[in-house]
Amino acid sequence: MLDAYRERDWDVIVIGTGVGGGSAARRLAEAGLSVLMLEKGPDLAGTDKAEIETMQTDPAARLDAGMWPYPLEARIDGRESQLHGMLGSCVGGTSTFYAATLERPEPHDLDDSPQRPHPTGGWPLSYAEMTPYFDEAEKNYLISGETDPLSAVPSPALRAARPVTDVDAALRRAFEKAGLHPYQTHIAAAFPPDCQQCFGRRCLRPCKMDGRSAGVQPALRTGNAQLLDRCNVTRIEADRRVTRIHCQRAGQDFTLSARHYVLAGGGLASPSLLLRSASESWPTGIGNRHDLVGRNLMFHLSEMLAIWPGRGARSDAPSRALSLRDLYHVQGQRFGLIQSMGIDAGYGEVLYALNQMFEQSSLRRLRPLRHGLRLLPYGILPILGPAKIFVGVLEDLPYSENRVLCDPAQPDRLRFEYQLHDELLHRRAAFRKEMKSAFRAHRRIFFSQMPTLNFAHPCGTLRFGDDARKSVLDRDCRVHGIENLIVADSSFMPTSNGCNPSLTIAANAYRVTDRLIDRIRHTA
Ligand SMILES: Cc1cc2nc3c(=O)[nH]c(=O)nc-3n(C[C@H](O)[C@H](O)[C@H](O)COP(=O)(O)OP(=O)(O)OC[C@H]3O[C@@H](n4cnc5c(N)ncnc54)[C@H](O)[C@@H]3O)c2cc1C
Repeated sequence: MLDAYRERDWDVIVIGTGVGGGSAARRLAEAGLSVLMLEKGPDLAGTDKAEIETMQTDPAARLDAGMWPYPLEARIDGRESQLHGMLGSCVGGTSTFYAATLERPEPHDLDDSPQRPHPTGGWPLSYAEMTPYFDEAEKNYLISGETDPLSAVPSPALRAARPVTDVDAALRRAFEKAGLHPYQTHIAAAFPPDCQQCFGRRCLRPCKMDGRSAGVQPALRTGNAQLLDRCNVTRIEADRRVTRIHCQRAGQDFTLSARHYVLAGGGLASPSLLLRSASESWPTGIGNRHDLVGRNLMFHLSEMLAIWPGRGARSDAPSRALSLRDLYHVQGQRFGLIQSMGIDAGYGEVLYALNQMFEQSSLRRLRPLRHGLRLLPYGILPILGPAKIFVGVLEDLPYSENRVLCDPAQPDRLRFEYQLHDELLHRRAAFRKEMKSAFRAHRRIFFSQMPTLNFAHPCGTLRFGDDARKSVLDRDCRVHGIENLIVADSSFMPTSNGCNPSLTIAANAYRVTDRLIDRIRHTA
């Protein structure tokens, strides 16, 4: 069976089928190119697995369920940890389980200006150059919602916003009364009548738009693409060109080749694969002449705040309808957007938040008081009802020492080192202060006192740029020094932006595959 894949003369092989890989494959196949999509994990179509089982420890069972086979291994602020957080490994990648909130960044996320200086001097291309691709991603991912009232940037492809629940309508009115500017969150879903709101788990209906439904499936429908799941790419062989890739499937080792390659294994796995592909031509890993592969790893910081809707507006059902950008950029500080998470805070969540507050307070030595805390939610919840949980998405910035490492003896174990810099901690404190003040009209409680990194948003580890000494990829996301290898996942981002990453990943995948299609047509 593998012979059919080996013998065919592919135009492009795409490694990984998440938002990046799926979007790239779709674009290439729709342009008439022959595309082979390789995915380490299974195609979950036909199975009914919907929930994330992050505590599963058996590697084979994890992969069967669509998760990376091993927990992430990390050294964070010098402390070793194993993280069971979610990294998808299946057709659709992590987006299979994502919450489908696809928001546009702000112009200052990419552009440098005297009013809003960019921490890296700006991305190698402008917001205006990205705009047509944001529009197209909004269209292909069937995104509905409202334009942010604070934004001057139109979103022409946005579908009409959905009706909101009574409690969201009440919250919105209250936010507006407090001078804030809520708008309806941008969600990627078809919303059929039987929509189950599978935001944060796998969707079993033709509804949520992700790397599979908005990428792989349309690619396959062209008749120009094929998919090989459970196929792990173990090594890329390259000098000035990639000559072939080494794969493993069902215990069999084999090689595949194509004229061009798109790497889209995700912000942790893509740099890991390049590092593990060291050779005589690339002694420290592909693209790593300047020791940049895997560096500048970023996540976001999540600031979770439970907000009680207020008198007479009891939470009816969890929903993720509202976002706000009032604190995206405040007095020269880069923060990020705030959005509802689609989770209500009941007894357990409120108790957790109270315990966190207690541990940070001067009362923490009075242990008997801690037991009393257990009773507090019983007093609060019957009066106030459940709270709505909102999250502030705080931008992370690149630091060279935050990086993905690769142990060639255990290449499947994704490992990174991360240091929480003072700059980030100060910005976090300022963001929390602003959040507290913005929602002062409501009863509210922060969920966590300690900084919470969002390990589901890794990016920046193969940054793009014009200077080959300071970036791994050129502006078209081609690996500097290699003619036929581009990267189309979250690794390319030089900064993490103040919003969820997937719209940017999809838009950039379209952009870089357009450049690739141009090159292929030019040389044909
Ligand atoms: C619970 C949850 C909620 C989220 N909610 C949102 C949200 O609302 N909005 C948002 O924008 N983002 C959200 N995210 C984050 C978002 O899912 C990711 O940022 C995005 O999907 C990353 O896409 P990617 O293409 O870069 O990589 P991935 O989705 O990680 O895809 C990489 C794929 O490549 C495969 N692969 C890797 N290495 C190899 C190899 N060597 N050989 C073959 N295949 C390989 C992997 O198995 C995987 O399937 C969420 C994430 C989680 C976990």
